[in-house]
Amino acid sequence: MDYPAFLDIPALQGVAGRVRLPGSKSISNRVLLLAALSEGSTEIRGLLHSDDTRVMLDALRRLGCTVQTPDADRLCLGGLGASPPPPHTGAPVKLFLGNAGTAMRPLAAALALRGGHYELSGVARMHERPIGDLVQALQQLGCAIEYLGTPGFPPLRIRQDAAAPLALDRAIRVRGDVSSQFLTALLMALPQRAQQRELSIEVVGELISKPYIDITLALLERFGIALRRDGYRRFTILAGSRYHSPGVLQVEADASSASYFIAAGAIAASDTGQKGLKIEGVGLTSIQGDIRFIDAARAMGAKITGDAHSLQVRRGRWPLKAISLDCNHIPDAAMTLAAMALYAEGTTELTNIASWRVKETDRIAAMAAELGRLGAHCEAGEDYLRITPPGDAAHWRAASIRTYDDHRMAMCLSLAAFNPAGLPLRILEPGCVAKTFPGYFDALLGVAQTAAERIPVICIDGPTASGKGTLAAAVAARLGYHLLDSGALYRLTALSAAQHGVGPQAANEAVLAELAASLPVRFDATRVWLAGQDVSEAIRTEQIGMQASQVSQLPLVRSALVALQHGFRRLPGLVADGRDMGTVIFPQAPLKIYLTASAQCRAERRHKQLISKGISTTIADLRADLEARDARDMQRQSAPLKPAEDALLLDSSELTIDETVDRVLGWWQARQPFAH
Ligand SMILES: Nc1ncnc2c1ncn2[C@@H]1O[C@H](COP(=O)(O)OP(=O)(O)OP(=O)(O)O)[C@@H](O)[C@H]1O
Ligand SMILES: Nc1ccn([C@H]2C[C@H](O)[C@@H](COP(=O)(O)O)O2)c(=O)n1
Repeated sequence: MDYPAFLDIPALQGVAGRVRLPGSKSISNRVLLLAALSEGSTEIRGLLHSDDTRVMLDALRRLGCTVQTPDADRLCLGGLGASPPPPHTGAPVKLFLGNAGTAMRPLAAALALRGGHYELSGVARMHERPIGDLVQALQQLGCAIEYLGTPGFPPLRIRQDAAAPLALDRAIRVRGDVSSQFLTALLMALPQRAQQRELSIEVVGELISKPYIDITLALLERFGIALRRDGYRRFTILAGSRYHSPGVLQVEADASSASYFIAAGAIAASDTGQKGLKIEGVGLTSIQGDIRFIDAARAMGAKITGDAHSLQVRRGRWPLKAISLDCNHIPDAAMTLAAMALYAEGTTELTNIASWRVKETDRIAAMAAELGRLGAHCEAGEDYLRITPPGDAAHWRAASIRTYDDHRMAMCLSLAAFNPAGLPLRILEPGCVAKTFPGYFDALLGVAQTAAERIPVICIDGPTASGKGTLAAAVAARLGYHLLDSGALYRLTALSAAQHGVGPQAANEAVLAELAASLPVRFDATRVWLAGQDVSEAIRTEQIGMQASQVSQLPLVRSALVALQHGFRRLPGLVADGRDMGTVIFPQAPLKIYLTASAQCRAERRHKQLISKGISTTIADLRADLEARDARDMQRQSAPLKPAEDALLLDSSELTIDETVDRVLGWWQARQPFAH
């Protein structure tokens, strides 16, 4: 999925319908590693496809695992089992793990105990995220693991002789108060060495994020590892433990990802009565700790019901109620409470969140800064955050939100689009959501509702071959907006008429209008389909262009296509190209461009375009054709081609494509309310 450099979300008003969430990141990466350590193949269903699972899968492939994907929902991973590790004397196996803590920590432990020569690195931020307590625990055992950069942080080198004895007779001590991933890493890796003896881990300090340990324990059990435990202080892996693939394993949808939609359901009114939003793939009995976010959301006012596999959320108390909560048990989802606090009465206090400071970014500082940009007042402490929302609608500000390469910052702050002031919201670098939820914005905007007038439309009208289509597509891509090529609809009508043996002349107006009203058309990212047939090229011929110009003269055909064109106005916005976008179809559009170029210039461009497709023609013929088409389009009675009164004129004869795009984006930016 290609994300633009920023995404402008119009003010949103409601949510309704259903949303299917991607798989849990925590479960996905744990399952991948456990499957890799097992003998035989594991079929994983519902695996998350995101940056963090991609780096884990790439690493496992490099380690020798086989990966097959029979379909989009299933991935079969062939485990390493008892196969020998690479020699510790050979060249290192280099593993790049991006910013995935759920890959870096467990792989470091698993490979140190397996033996071999490896180098583990990540992005710059990964090299600032602590791993010293885990490394120390492994070094206690005698594992040869060292830092390649700053002590206490990745990158790491592991150079371990698989046959060398390790000090496994006493309990391994690991700190639990910095990241629970260190304990998870040891729990998943140690069974490799538990064939002959039982192995114990002792947690030093108060263990944080205990629910993540519960996920680890539940999955170890699914992979046949037997454990004894004393609360969260001591864990003993029983002698004879062996990873045993469960065969098929279904990954639950991500409970942390669910939090954004639970929050949206609690914040946004629904225009379909009291039904609200259905969240599919994760339910009330989830094994993920972040499902407890539900309790906090309920305490703030959300009405949540559900079953084992889904949740139903709607607005309850309004405004929401401010809460004071120790968030140790839901460190990730607690960020969503900070966004909900924008809609609460009073000051919300989130405590015991020191771990936020060592995540993808310093989340306490980042959250305070961005909520402040929206008009909230925040007090950030070493391990707490207090949020007082903007006093009333007048105190909200149209903000351009920084996301700090942190997926959760982008997803949480997107909830500010439901603000009561009706202000649009800009999210910078929205592509960071790819870490755990690549389709997040499509999912949110798919269930969000707002008045059509709030969805911005940029109209680009002009004569044939002026460059409208090229400009409109580029502007839409830069803004992450939908695209309407309205000319394609007239071309499709002409093609459909030709296929039905109906001529384009006025005598056939009623039949042509009927065909236009019921075009079995489907657009995808790059192709156009008519009655299931790919007609992307067929509608581009000069002959169909001429016939399209003829059918477009007919008022009944034009009105038959109006509703179809209005249907393209979807969140987050639309760029529409044609002849009457600004004058007839979207007369209230906030930006209208009338794009021209001299006839000679347009004929030369079209000539170049056709030659590149292997179609031979002359510039003179093309110029005559396009002038005839322009004349017909400009002189027709119904919706003639002309600039809208409030259109900005752009002559592209002397401009490159990039220059026209920059000009339009400049005009668009100038109309936006975002403070920089
Ligand atoms: N500013 C420009 N400089 C040079 N070439 C351009 C420029 N703008 C567009 N072109 C080229 O001109 C050709 C026609 O552009 P395009 O198809 O976008 O025009 P159009 O107005 O959408 O045409 P139509 O109305 O027939 O659909 C394309 O090959 C495109 O790459
Ligand atoms: N909004 C529109 C778009 C197009 N037409 C007509 C005029 C053109 O000759 C024909 C094909 O358009 P093109 O693909 O070349 O942009 O459709 C129109 O009348 N109104």
